[in-house]
Amino acid sequence: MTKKRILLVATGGTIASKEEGNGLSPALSGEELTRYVPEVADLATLDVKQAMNIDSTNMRPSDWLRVARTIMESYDDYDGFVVLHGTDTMAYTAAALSYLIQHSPKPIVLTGSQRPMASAFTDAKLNLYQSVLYATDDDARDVSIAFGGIVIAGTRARKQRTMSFNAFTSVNFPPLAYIRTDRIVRSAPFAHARKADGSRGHTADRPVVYDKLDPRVFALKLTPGLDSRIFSALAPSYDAVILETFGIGGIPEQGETGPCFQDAIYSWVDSGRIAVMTTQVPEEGLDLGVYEVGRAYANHPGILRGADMTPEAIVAKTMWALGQTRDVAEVEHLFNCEINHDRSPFE
Ligand SMILES: NC(=O)C[C@H](N)C(=O)O
Repeated sequence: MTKKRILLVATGGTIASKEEGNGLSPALSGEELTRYVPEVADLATLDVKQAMNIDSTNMRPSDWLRVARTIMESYDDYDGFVVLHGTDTMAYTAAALSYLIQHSPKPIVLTGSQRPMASAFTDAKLNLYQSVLYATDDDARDVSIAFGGIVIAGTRARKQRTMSFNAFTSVNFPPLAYIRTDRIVRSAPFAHARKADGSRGHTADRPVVYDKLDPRVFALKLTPGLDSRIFSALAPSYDAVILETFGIGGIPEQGETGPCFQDAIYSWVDSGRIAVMTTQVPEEGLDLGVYEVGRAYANHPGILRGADMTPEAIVAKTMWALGQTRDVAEVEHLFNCEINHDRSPFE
């Protein structure tokens, strides 16, 4: 049987890093990284492209577009893609790629490591090997993260641990698969996410691709006493605020000073901007209808509900939706579509 063709897109991260006197920083190229794991040659025919070589702390939305373009330029020439990436912002990039390259019949798998490839106790070798393995799997598709033996939908990952090898968890959604050494164990035969028109599945042989993002999105975490005039301070620089509310969706009436939050938030959205409500609680998501301190925001134009999406997915999806249109109703429609398993349909 002929081997599948996989394109490795290297972007840097700890996996590529070396200590050269100033702290770890990316130094190895993607080509060099593959030489540490010659076993991948048994799995696939591999080509490498170096999109950038940076700590993922320095990744910006323009870099997400660059990674997406690198994949799409070669889409027809390969059966799957593995993106080597720093772990710190991998969940953002995986979410962004999920919105930029939708309904991909070919898998786009992100991985990286907690320890550098050249370190004696690295997790990089197995992560690289298992990501290539997953990218060659006939049932793999869309954007995912394969890391520490689990495969997570690209919109559902969160970096949960700063040091341990099981750095990522799948938030509010089961992992797509586990990988035991070289065996893929699917946790369930997933029905694939709905398209914007409500239909299911991957009937097309090409994905639906987007090439624009609006980076003017601010994530604001409520803290007790926060001054609601923060909204007018943000207005000149931002088109959307993602508000991390308390609990299942609590927004205080008043800060220690300043006008009431409802006035501040209503005038934010009534000026054509977007507010997305989410929760600062890590699991189970938002329901604005439950408490009096949330209900006033449940059905106001321009106020979107993040449901059980991750904060990373909400940031990327808001940038993507605002990149496509400035019409508030259309932004709302795009935001509410389920894409790559990003939100549960219970709202
Ligand atoms: N483990 C890592 O890759 C962390 C690194 N600072 C990065 O995100 O690029």
